[in-house]
Amino acid sequence: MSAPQVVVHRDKELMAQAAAARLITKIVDAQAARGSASVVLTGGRNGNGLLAALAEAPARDAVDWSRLDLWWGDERFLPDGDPERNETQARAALLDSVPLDPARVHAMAPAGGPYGNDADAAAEAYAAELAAAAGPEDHGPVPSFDVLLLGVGPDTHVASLFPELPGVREDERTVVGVHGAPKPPPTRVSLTLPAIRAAREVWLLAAGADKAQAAAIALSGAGEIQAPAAGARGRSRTLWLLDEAAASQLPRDLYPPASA
Ligand SMILES: O=C1O[C@H](COP(=O)(O)O)[C@@H](O)[C@H](O)[C@H]1O
Repeated sequence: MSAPQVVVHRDKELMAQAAAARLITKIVDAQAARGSASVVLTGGRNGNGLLAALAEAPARDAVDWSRLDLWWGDERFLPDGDPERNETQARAALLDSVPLDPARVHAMAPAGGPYGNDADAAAEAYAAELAAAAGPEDHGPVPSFDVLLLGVGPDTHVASLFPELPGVREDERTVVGVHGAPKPPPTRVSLTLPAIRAAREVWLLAAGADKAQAAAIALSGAGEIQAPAAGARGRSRTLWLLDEAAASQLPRDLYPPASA
């Protein structure tokens, strides 16, 4: 697992634009090297900000959208089309405006869908879909995602893995149903830390002063049960993309002060 690297941008708009530029390059490079690319999306303000910036970037046309697999790191277990679903928000921010192959857009099941209101069954089905997509080269039950995006909550949650709840302790299953989440809605579906750590690169996004304490805690040696963001690492790279407000409580030795 890789050690975290920190990049700080002036503000959340610049952070979203720079992250979108990075993501375009990463997808184009992966498609050139392996024929296709895979990205795991996050919900939340910063994840959707990145997608909206990507939708506006002229270089988005460099991506072959038909050769991109999209997965989700977590989903709010709500009915299909609910405005609070991460899928709904991602579609509005970007997915509806690019020529994706619908078969490669791997949304998590909604509440009231094929698994009714059973979030655990929806999680099991998503784990099976991931396992079916994994090849022998992945050496495990999930694909080696090129980039896995994560927003960081003010309480250090990532995906729907909240401090001290059972999901963050899971060390076997790749996807779990989450019950009693402290942030609404209480019922969710989430990748687990072992699934997150299968990614080649994990990028954690945090902007705003309300994320400053979370970033400082997660980057200062906290345990992953108390601070799930601390346990989110990529195999080759773990990249924290912050704005100055979110970086304001970090020890200065964690990033070069002049980074733009
Ligand atoms: O509910 C969620 O929140 C987190 C963080 O969201 P933010 O708005 O505080 O950035 C997000 O990463 C997660 O995907 C989502 O379900």
